[in-house]
Amino acid sequence: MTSIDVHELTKEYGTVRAVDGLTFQVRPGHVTGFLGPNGAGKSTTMRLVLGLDRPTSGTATVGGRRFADLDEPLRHVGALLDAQAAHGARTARDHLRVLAAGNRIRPARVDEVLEETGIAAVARKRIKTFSLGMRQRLGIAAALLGDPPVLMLDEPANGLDPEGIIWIRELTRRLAKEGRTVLVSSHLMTETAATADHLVILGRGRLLADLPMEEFITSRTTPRARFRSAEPERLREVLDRAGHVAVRGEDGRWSVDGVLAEDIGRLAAREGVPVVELGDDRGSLEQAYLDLTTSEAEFAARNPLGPPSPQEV
Ligand SMILES: Nc1ncnc2c1ncn2[C@@H]1O[C@H](COP(=O)(O)OP(=O)(O)OP(=O)(O)O)[C@@H](O)[C@H]1O
Repeated sequence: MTSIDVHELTKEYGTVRAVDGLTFQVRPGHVTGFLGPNGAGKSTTMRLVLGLDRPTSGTATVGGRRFADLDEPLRHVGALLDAQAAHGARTARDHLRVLAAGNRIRPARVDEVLEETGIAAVARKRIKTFSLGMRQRLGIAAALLGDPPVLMLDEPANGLDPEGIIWIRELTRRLAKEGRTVLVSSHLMTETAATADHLVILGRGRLLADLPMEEFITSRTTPRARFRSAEPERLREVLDRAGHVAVRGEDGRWSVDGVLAEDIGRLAAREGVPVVELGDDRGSLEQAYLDLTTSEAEFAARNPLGPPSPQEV
């Protein structure tokens, strides 16, 4: 099994510390969402893992080896970093054939990935005529070319139409289910929530969080339960006696903050109040993420020397 290991990684560009003592591991079998505000250091970290930049200190390895030491790297790591990077005068097919030849990948694989990414019909067109979405698909085709156990995708949904967004969501999930290591950066919270099951979150080059998605959401949002009842006033009173405030919504549903549906169900059953509908309103990744970044910004304002460690957030 191949993981990405980042250890005490620091990268300075002049006086800017883009990555600051970062340590985390990306494990196989999961889609790991890589989050953080603009300039947090996500792309720099990915570039360091891919050996496109040299760290100021620390290490970034794939399966325990530095990228530069990998033979035929596309067979180990597939990456989508900058979809604009492909040579515009080449056709999509030629672009992939050159990459395949340099990595001892059988030529027939080129047609497979063109099919898989939905650009087989334009394979013989020059890349400079491609839309942003088509370039993005070509970048993903290049990442898949070597059938690698590790994939790193920087904003893969960028420029994709709604169908394309569903496609990339299903593709990343499938790749993880196959046991691959999948790291996906994104600013789209609903997309990340629908795709990832683990999160690594950066803030100003530092690690703010590294934990399962569910744990992150439940730890940073307040639960809320909703119900409908044939006798809502009776249930409201029961809840009131238990210290919970039920509020009636316009649609006739009632909501109760800070409580789980199972707690309401238990109280209603004990008092014999009929409940027609009962469910939890899950907090969103967006709410949890904003809670984290807001508390981090407040901490930074109070302590201008630097952002908090993960324990302090
Ligand atoms: N080649 C470079 N030269 C100088 N500074 C750089 C370079 N690359 C990145 N930086 C700086 O490093 C910091 C981190 O940038 P990076 O692109 O890694 O962030 P990011 O989290 O990927 O942001 P975004 O979400 O906007 O893509 C920023 O302050 C950026 O200006």
